[in-house]
Amino acid sequence: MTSKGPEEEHPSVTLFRQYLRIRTVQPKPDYGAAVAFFEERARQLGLGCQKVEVAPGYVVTVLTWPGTNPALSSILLNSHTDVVPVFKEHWSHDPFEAFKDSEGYIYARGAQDMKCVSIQYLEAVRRLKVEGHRFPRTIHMTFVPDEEVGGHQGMELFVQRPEFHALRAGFALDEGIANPTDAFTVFYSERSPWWVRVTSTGRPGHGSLFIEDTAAEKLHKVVSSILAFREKEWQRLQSNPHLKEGAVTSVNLTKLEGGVAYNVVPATMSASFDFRVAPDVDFKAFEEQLQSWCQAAGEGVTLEFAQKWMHPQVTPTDDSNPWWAAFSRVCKDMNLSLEPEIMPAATDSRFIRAVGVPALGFSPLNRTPVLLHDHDERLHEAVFLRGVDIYTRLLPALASVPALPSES
Ligand SMILES: CSCC[C@H](NC=O)C(=O)O
Ligand SMILES: [Zn+2]
Ligand SMILES: [Zn+2]
Repeated sequence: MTSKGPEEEHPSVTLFRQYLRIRTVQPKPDYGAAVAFFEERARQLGLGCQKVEVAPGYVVTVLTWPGTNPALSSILLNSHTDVVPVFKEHWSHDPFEAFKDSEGYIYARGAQDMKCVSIQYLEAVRRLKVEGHRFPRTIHMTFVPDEEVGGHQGMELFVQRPEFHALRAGFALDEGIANPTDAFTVFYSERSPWWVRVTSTGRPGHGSLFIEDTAAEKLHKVVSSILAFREKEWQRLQSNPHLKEGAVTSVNLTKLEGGVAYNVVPATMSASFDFRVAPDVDFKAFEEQLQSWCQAAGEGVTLEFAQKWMHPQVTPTDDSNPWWAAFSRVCKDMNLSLEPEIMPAATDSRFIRAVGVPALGFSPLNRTPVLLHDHDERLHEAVFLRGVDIYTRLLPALASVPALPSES
């Protein structure tokens, strides 16, 4: 792939690079600059613009292109504006400069996750509008804060607001993940994050003695049980080529806390785990399993949840779902091969699906190494532009899906 010189750069690539330079980086994102950026886009494109402050300082910006039939539900194009932190010393270029190398790769935090998608939506809408199209269904683009830290001050609140219900979303697109092959990954469900802290209490004492019933021994038992479960799920994934990562339950031990001195046996120790529970798991039975591992370790071992998503939803990927039919038809017509999967991580799609709006997680990025949250996150401008072409085909199809039985 080759790139054009700076004088020939496609204006949407220039806009993408401008957006990448806005420092919406956690933990202190400049959300004000992002909101101003999208307000300006609305002005330039002649779109409606609404700002909904879901929590103090947390604004959802909604850009709207009205459809011709207001009786129909709308298409929601969602993207989050925040990005994850960087380890600057590991980057080849400043992650907030949006440097483009001689081959056309744009280096920046957010290049894949997911500032590309925001601008691809906007550019597709711009092109369709300029060409004079109108579609029956309204298209809303939502630009939301806080996704990277769980969406609790973003989409989780927004879906509960009257302004969200007023959008009357019938179907949503949100982020996916790049695919290194020629195919495109599309997510129809997500694993549920369960963040669990196990706290073990036991007898303290002098570090030189064989103290009985220590917090550490009991915590060790729980850790062993959970890591044995991890191994079992890993083997299940490894041994079945049809299973993708999102179809099994994963867990990682992510924190160990406790202790004050080498020679003091602590009375309390804790271990934190990041579970991602597959959508077909019996959640009640799984929670009982966690509890029983704690009980089996001895007295005084308890668990608490820092995150516990309980509403996994699956968006059907067959022709019973008219949105899927429209989406997959366009991909077929464009000769794009799709790999439908369950998202291993958690995105704002879970909040959208949980309020009954079917959603697909799709970032139109193929032939691209998966670099989200990684050093040297980058995207080739040609892949970015191809993604714009894809949305330019998808949006007319989605916004023209005929009235559903529930809409007539
Ligand atoms: C469970 S809230 C955290 C959400 C986060 N999303 C993107 O990386 C994730 O860790 O999946
Ligand atoms: Zn993301
Ligand atoms: Zn992310």
